[in-house]
Amino acid sequence: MNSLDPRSLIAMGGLMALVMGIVLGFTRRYYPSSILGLGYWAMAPAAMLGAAVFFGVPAPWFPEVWRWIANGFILLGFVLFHVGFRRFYGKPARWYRVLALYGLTMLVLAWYGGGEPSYRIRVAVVTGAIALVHMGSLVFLFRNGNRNFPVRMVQATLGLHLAVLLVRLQTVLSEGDVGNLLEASAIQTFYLGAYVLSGLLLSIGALLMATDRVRTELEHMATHDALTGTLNRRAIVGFCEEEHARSVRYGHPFSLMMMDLDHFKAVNDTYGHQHGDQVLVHFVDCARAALRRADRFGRYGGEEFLALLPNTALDTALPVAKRIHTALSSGHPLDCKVSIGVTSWKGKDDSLDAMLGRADAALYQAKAEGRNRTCTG
Ligand SMILES: Nc1nc2c(ncn2[C@@H]2O[C@H](COP(=O)(O)OP(=O)(O)OP(=O)(O)O)[C@@H](O)[C@H]2O)c(=O)[nH]1
Repeated sequence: MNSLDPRSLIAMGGLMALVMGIVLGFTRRYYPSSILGLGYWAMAPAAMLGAAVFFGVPAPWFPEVWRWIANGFILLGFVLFHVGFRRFYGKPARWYRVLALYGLTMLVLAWYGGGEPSYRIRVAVVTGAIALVHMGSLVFLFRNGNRNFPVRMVQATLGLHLAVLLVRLQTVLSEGDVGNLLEASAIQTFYLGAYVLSGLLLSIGALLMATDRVRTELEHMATHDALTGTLNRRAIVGFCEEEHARSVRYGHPFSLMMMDLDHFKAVNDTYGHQHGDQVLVHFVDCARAALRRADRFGRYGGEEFLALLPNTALDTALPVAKRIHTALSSGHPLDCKVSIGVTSWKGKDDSLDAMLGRADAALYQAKAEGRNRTCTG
């Protein structure tokens, strides 16, 4: 491997950190406040920029005895990434652990940097501390992280950098002379390059994690009802279309269940709209508990809901409707009554529109017959 001029590499790393810090800073500003951790991720490259300044700017501006401060900034950068990962997944930062590790490392660095200079001990301490932080981040992400590309990318970056750090630590501990990072040797270029690249890849990974979270949130908003958390009309009808197409292809039966709360206007008029909202949420909880795992459930209109029961013929759908009526008469203060219209697919010539029409007609038959019952169509 050809060695690069270390100061150019440090300057390049500093520039990348500056750019990524700005990008993550703006991301924090413009992304929804529900995306946690972005502030820490934006500060991480800023700390790395600090490291580049203390490392790369030569004496007399930044004298040799200040180099340990650069080590402190490098560690701080990785600590901030770690805290960002924890906050991103809604976990507390656990500051006491972070500050204990950071404070202790800084004390040792200050002692062997400024007080009794020993480059070897400084390298060993800072390398060991970063390795510990990376291990903490890796374990945390394996336990709490999604399995999507951004998280995998961050894990791979942490894993590879950890391997490099462990090799370096082993070298430092077993060999007397570790060489200076500012030497233009192939191995020092490799260590420096690994650090610069991991800082860049972690910043990009963090940015992708945040973007993926925004996409997921938007997708959820586009397909779910804000009040009850069920699928919205477009989404439930979309699932019905898919199921209908599957049935036409494979001949499996499926059923639809149209539900409408009884005398809901009176509930609103008597107890207020807010109480009405709570009744809707309670209804959804009860209906969900009565439906099966494979069933889909969505809000079709104001107080009208639609359930899709895949692989279910009419005689199997009816007990499910009965369970919903039973769940709503448990004595809970928000219990309500519901009328249900059920229909099943009748074969290849039966369209989804026709099924929805039959479910609706059956629902209105249930209303006409006195409500709080199920009719079939
Ligand atoms: N609280 C609340 N009320 C809603 C919501 N969406 C629709 N509504 C109300 O639901 C009521 C529906 O009234 P109607 O269509 O007359 O039906 P109903 O009173 O349930 O009578 P039947 O269906 O014939 O038993 C209206 O008063 C709507 O304002 C909502 O999100 N929250």
